Amino acid sequence: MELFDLSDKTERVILVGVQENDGDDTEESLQELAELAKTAGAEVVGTVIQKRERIHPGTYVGKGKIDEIRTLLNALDATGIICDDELSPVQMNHLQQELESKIMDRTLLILDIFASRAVTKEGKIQVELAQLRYRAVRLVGLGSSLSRLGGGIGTRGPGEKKLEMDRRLIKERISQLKKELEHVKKHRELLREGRKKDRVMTAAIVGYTNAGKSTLLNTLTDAGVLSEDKLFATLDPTTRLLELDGGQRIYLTDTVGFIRKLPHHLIEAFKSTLEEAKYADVILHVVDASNPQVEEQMFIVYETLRELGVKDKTIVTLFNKQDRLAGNEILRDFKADYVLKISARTGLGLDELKNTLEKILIGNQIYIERVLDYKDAGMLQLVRKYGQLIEEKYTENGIEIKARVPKDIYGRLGE
Ligand SMILES: Nc1nc2c(ncn2[C@@H]2O[C@H](COP(=O)(O)OP(=O)(O)OP(=O)(O)O)[C@@H](O)[C@H]2O)c(=O)[nH]1
Ligand SMILES: [Mg+2]
Repeated sequence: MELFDLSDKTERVILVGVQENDGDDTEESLQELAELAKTAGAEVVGTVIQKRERIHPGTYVGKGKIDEIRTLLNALDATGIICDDELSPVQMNHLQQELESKIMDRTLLILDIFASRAVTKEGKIQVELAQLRYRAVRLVGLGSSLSRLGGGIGTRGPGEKKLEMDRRLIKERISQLKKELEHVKKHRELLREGRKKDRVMTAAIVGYTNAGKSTLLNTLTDAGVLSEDKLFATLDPTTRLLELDGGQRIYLTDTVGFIRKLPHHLIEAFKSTLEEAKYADVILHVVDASNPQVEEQMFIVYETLRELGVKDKTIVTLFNKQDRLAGNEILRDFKADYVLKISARTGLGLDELKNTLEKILIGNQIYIERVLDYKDAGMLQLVRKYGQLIEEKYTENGIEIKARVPKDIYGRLGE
């Protein structure tokens, strides 16, 4: 079985999906797969959907469909197919034998995009780990054939040089990467603890890929994060401090976007990145309200958050891209504590968002009116540092203050 070296050519791919029951989201999922393929640099020349009760365990699609795909591959001069679900090693092997063309799946495609996006050390380690784990499983069924895979989609990124490695080497590399990842994870934990010590709350900006998360962070804080009309523009979390007009402060963390059928290996490898939401106090859920699939996307975001163990957070849902909406679409989110309409691009609704954040922050603090002894000036420092001093008056009884303080600071102020 020969695999193609496509590094110099544009890949021309046929997308293949299985519709297991009427009215499911196969078509939308394939549209998204087309977006992913384009993002990875391939040209989509055809789409094939098979209706069958369930995915064929041995060949993904049935025998007749395979013949149809073979004919299409020739007729359209296509270089390979991309299946919309993660293929088992057996399915991949059989399809390769039957079609003698390049066989890819949704997971490989997403891994490939992640590989081309990874910039930081942490991002690169995580992608390589996910790629190697994906490959390690497949090497079992494929013998050496996969390791002869040429360029093109599915071979990019940190994993590229490693293709010649046998399973033992892959295993060694995986454990080495895991160790390195432990280090970065510790570093991330330290940063998080530092923020916690400052008693500044954190909001994680989460949402479906391309919803406008980075644009929001940029508009609010001039963060200068790359925002693009591409899937998975952001891989690495960026945190910026947002100072509100009333003097309150909150950290905002932009994170990697979610997508349907997010590969299991990626979730595993990106756990520490994805988990930023778990340690945040507030979730800012950015939704692309102009996307026809908006409700499905919101559902997937909540499913992913649940898988990551993110719960009991204050949720602010932001129906973004209002500037692109023609009518007055009614959008609801029963999971959210606050729902706002915004445009991260034009700034519409962002004042209201800031007010909402202020309200949440104030709700987490305790209002105090005290007279501090002059010898207790240290407490005043504490209030200044971690809370918000609204008023201070120097009288003969002491320093009269009005302030808002975080709960744990309140405990340290005594009676
Ligand atoms: N019209 C309009 N476009 C927007 C708005 N917000 C973001 N966009 C566009 O949507 C695209 C995606 O924006 P990003 O900020 O990169 O989205 P993201 O959620 O960070 O995406 P990933 O990092 O890829 O998950 C970009 O082309 C933005 O310019 C908005 O309010 N209105
Ligand atoms: Mg982004």
